[in-house]
This record gives sequence, structure tokens and C-alpha cells, in this order.
Amino acid sequence: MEPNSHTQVTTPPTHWGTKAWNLLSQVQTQSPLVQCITNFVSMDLMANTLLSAGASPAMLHSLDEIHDFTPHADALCINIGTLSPPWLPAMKAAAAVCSENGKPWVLDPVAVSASGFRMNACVELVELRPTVIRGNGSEIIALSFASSDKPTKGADSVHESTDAVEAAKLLAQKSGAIVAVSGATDIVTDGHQVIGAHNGVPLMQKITATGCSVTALIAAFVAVDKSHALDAAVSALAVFGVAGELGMKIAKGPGSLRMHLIDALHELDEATLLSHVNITSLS
Ligand SMILES: Nc1ncnc2c1ncn2[C@@H]1O[C@H](COP(=O)(O)OP(=O)(O)O)[C@@H](O)[C@H]1O
Ligand SMILES: Cc1ncsc1CCOP(=O)(O)O
Ligand SMILES: [Mg+2]
Repeated sequence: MEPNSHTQVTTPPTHWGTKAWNLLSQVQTQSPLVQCITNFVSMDLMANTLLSAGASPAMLHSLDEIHDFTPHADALCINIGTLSPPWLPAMKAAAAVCSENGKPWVLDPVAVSASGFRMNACVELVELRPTVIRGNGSEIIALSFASSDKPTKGADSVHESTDAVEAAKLLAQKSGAIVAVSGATDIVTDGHQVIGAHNGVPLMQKITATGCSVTALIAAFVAVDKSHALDAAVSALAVFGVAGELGMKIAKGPGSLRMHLIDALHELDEATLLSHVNITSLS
């Protein structure tokens, strides 16, 4: 499929820190309105992540509000974590509004292989042309092959992100979306080039909704640079990872890391970000 008008020449390796800072600064100054139709688990951390980065979250999910509200959003984040049938029409309507109006939207296929219902919902959403799809290794492998034959471990990954590189490239080529796989190395691809963001700490996996929240952060970054969605996704993942690294310096465990990560994201300055960002080309 043709890319969703975002496969530009990507940032040279030496400029990634500056790129990430410029995008974070734009999020802080423009405060993009990010509509989130997400799961019950993630609503709090996701909204607080967006606020800490300078964006404006709105957790609106009623079908009755899509027509009035979604055209005013700068980006949309759809997450199927606690999906039930009544939510799907609103997700599809909001995604369609964005795709028809050239607004960026991001899909998080949480636990997509858990059931045929979840997989079918994701396949239908992918047909509505997300700008970015962000999942963990197991989710991207399952969605790429549209397979729920082997349900994995629910919302947690049983794969390394590096196991999912070929699946991510295939999914990007089939869907036209930028595909991001989170993990020890966050991998982002447009189906051809593959970029790795090596920030973050392992304890981030032990805080529920960090994956959901970084997907929403990607939506905020794409909102301020929608014609460079690959760069925006890489930068958002790196910024969130750096916030995790800074938070880890004073955290005592997952509970305090959750708090200190949000504080670090809010306080992040240019010099600190430039000295921590670790992004490389993997292709
Ligand atoms: N081993 C790790 N080392 C560093 N960062 C990690 C590691 N595992 C996950 N992360 C980070 O934690 C966040 C959530 O990723 P992940 O746990 O893969 O998502 P999900 O919650 O959807 O399964 C991402 O920002 C990712 O970069
Ligand atoms: C545990 C859980 N169950 C359904 S949604 C959800 C949250 C998943 O969040 P994340 O994918 O960010 O870990
Ligand atoms: Mg997840």
C-alpha cells in the first residue's frame, strides 16, 4: 500500500537529539489537542503523560461526540486494551474522520492476539489507515500476520522487539503506516528503513500502561509534524525512554518510577535530552 504521506528522508543520525528536542518543544508550545479512545487501565497515566509533555489530552469515547469533537483534535490515539463491542463504532468513526481530514491517528493493538474479536477489530481499524501503529513485539508479530491462532500472554510481550523487525516491516508495507515496536530497543520502520531508539529502563515494563502512554505521546509528536511521522515516532519513544532513565535515578520501584518518570518528562531540558538520546539506524 502507498505510505500515508509520511515517508520523507529521515533525520541524519547525528541530528536525532536536536530533532527530538525540537519536536518536544513544539509539543510544549503548541499544546496539541490529542483525543484518546483508550482502555480503562491507561486513562490516568496516558492523560498525565500527555500533560507532562505539554500536550492537551481529551479522553472522549462516545460515538455521540465524534462528529462534533474529533474534527477539532490535532491527533487521535485509539487503544483496544479493554475493548467491548459498544466501543468499536466510535473508534471506527473517529479514525474515519481523521483519515478523511488528513489528521494523524495512532493505533495501539493491545493484546491483539487474545481473541478473534480483537484481531478483527484491529484489522478493520488498520483498513482506516492509521498514521502510526505502536505495539510490543508479540502484538506486532500477531497483527502483521493477522493471526490469533496462538494467543500469547495478554497485554505483555513474550517476544523481544528485535524478534519483530521483519513483521513490523511487512505490516508497514501492507498498511502504509509507520510501525513502532517497543522493548529494550524501540524499533520504528516505514517498511524500508529501520531505526532503533535505545533509551528506557527495564522496570518500565513493570508499570501498567507505559506502552499505552508512549503511544499517546507518539500521537502528540505526530500532531506537530505530521509529514514526518517516522521521525516523530522515534523521537517520542526516545523522549519517553529518557524520562524513564532520569526517573530511575531516584525511583525505589515501579510505583515511584511511575511518579518520577512523569516528573522527569515535565522537567526535561535540552541539554539533558541531547546528552541522553540514543538513536541509531538499524537498516
Ligand atoms: N527492557 C527494556 N529496556 C528499556 N526500556 C524498555 C524495556 N522494555 C520496555 N521498555 C520501554 O517501556 C515502554 C513500554 O514498552 P513495552 O513494555 O514494550 O510496551 P507494552 O506495555 O505495550 O507491552 C516503552 O517506552 C519501552 O521503550
Ligand atoms: C493490563 C491491561 N489489560 C487490558 S488493557 C491493559 C493495559 C495495558 O497497558 P500496556 O500495554 O501499556 O502495558
Ligand atoms: Mg501495550
